[in-house]
Order: sequence, then C-alpha cells, then structure tokens
Amino acid sequence: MLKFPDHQVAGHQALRGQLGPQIDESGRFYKPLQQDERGSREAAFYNALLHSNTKVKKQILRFFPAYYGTQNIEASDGSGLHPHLVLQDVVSDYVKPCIIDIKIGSRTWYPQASEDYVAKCLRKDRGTTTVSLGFRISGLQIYQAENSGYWKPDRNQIHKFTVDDVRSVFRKLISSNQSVCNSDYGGIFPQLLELKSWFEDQTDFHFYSCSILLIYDGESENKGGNPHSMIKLIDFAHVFSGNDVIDHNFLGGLCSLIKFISDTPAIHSTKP
Ligand SMILES: Nc1ncnc2c1ncn2[C@@H]1O[C@H](COP(=O)(O)OP(=O)(O)OP(=O)(O)O)[C@@H](O)[C@H]1O
Ligand SMILES: O=P(O)(O)O[C@@H]1[C@@H](O)[C@H](OP(=O)(O)O)[C@@H](OP(=O)(O)O)[C@@H](O)[C@H]1OP(=O)(O)O
Repeated sequence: MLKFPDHQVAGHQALRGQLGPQIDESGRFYKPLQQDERGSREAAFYNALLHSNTKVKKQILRFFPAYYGTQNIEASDGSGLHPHLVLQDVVSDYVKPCIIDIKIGSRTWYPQASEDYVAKCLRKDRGTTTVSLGFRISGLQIYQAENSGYWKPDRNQIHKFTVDDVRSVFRKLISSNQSVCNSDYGGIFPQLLELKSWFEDQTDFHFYSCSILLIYDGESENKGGNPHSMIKLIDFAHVFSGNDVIDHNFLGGLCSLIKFISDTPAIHSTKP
C-alpha cells in the first residue's frame, strides 16, 4: 500500500494532484523518474553506484540511499503507470525524524546546461545563500517538543533564508542534538569529514544541484537515547561524468558547510 511521505522537506511533492514521491510500509521510497534527461540521469547514476564496487568504497556507499532498481507504479497525479526509482526510505526508522535538506555547491547549474537553465539557476543561486555560502537549505523539519511538534518552514520562507537564518538553523540543530559533533555516536560532523575525504579524491562524478540530508531523531535525543544521526546524499538528476577531475564545486560547498557548522556556537554552549 503506497502513501505520500509524512516527512518530505523539499522537492516535487505529491500534493494537490502533482507528480511526487510515495512510500510504502516496508521502508521503501518511490521517486518518479522526471520526464526529461533528469530521470534517466538519476537512474543511470544509481545503476553506476550499484555496480561500482571498484570505484566507490563500501564505507562511502552508506552515505547513499540503498537502490532497488526502477518499477512502474501508479503515479501520484493519477496519470497512470509511471517509472519510479525504488529507494531506501532513509527516515523510515526514525520516531521523530529531524531533517535538513542542504543543496551543495556555489552553483547549481552545470556546464552542459542550456542558457535558459543557467539563467534560472543563477537567479536562484544569487537570491539564496548558494553563492554567498556555497550551499543553501532547500527544506527542513526540526522536532521541538511534544506540544509544539515540528518547526517546518514553507518553501517561500526557506527561499528567503539569509546567512543569519542558516546560522540559527544550525544553532538549533547543534543545541537539540549533541551528537552532531560527537564522534562517539558517529555523529553528523565526523560523517561530513569522511564524505569530504572522499570528495578530495573521487574524479568519477560531478554532483550538481545534489543535496545532503542531515538526519537525526528528535525523540531519542529528547529521551537521552543514543541518537542515530546520519547524512545521506540524494537528488542525482544532475550528476555527470567527472572526467578525472575532482568535483571542486561540490567539494567547495561541502568544505564551507563543515566550516560553517564548526563555527556555529550552540544556543547553550559556553563558546563566546
Ligand atoms: N531516499 C529517500 N528517503 C526518504 N526521503 C527522501 C529520499 N529521497 C528524497 N527524500 C525526500 O524528498 C525530498 C526531495 O528529494 P529530491 O531532492 O530527490 O526530489 P526532487 O524533486 O528531485 O528535488 P528538486 O526539486 O531539488 O529537484 C528530500 O528533501 C527528502 O525530504
Ligand atoms: O533546487 P530547488 O531549490 O529545490 O529548486 C527546484 C529545482 O530548480 C528544480 O529543477 P531541477 O533541479 O529538477 O532541474 C525545479 O524543477 P522544475 O525544473 O521541474 O520546475 C523545481 O521546481 C525547483 O523547486 P522550487 O519550486 O522550490 O524552485
């Protein structure tokens, strides 16, 4: 039985009769292949990843959703059967999933893109923190407490985020989840450093307009349990061959994100 995701924070949503992802009860996430080359590019990347036991170390593969091929299922917009990527639902085992979708790179357009697409991306990149920070938040939900539930700004609010707004998001993240920097639990911060070391070396792929999801469980954190904090790379509609050159756009954005988080004092920290 398929349903619309309860915890989707960005991207095309299966709301109001639109084409968007669906989930099932067995922890699978069904992402509709986008009509044009974006869909085929994303499927090609997942297939390359699946058969890349030589190129991509197992240790790094854990930063990607598991991929189970493509499947024709009923589209969420009622248009009938449509091919979907069948992926691991990376938030299915969280009680209160807290998610930040961060689009990495100081530019989201790619060299091969049309003038119109470059212009569209440039407008958005300049109008958000993409150019100033090397990344932007595309969506988020942070669980606050039983009575207040999730803080989940809408798309328009997110698009207006300034550098200060991004800093306050990370202050909330760090103060509500000590595992962000805590290497004991393999927290988010050590995983970002591990991902950075891969990007300092890999020359097979260039990831444009790709997101890192920062994920942790608001519930277990609130109850002092061992938080299960993860980072996951998603959205490979604009992945191209690296042509033996490192992905300096993604790597630069990732380095900036790491620096930004490490410089962000938590709300309750003793840091000045
Ligand atoms: N494997 C997954 N498991 C759980 N949630 C996911 C998964 N992949 C994506 N999501 C959710 O869906 C949102 C959008 O994902 P994605 O960026 O792949 O969609 P998109 O429509 O291609 O986005 P864009 O508009 O940036 O092109 C993410 O922010 C996340 O909340
Ligand atoms: O990357 P964002 O900020 O989520 O914006 C997306 C994005 O521009 C997307 O294009 P692409 O990355 O899939 O090529 C747009 O899809 P369409 O080209 O099908 O319109 C989305 O509409 C953008 O989302 P938003 O509506 O939030 O700007």
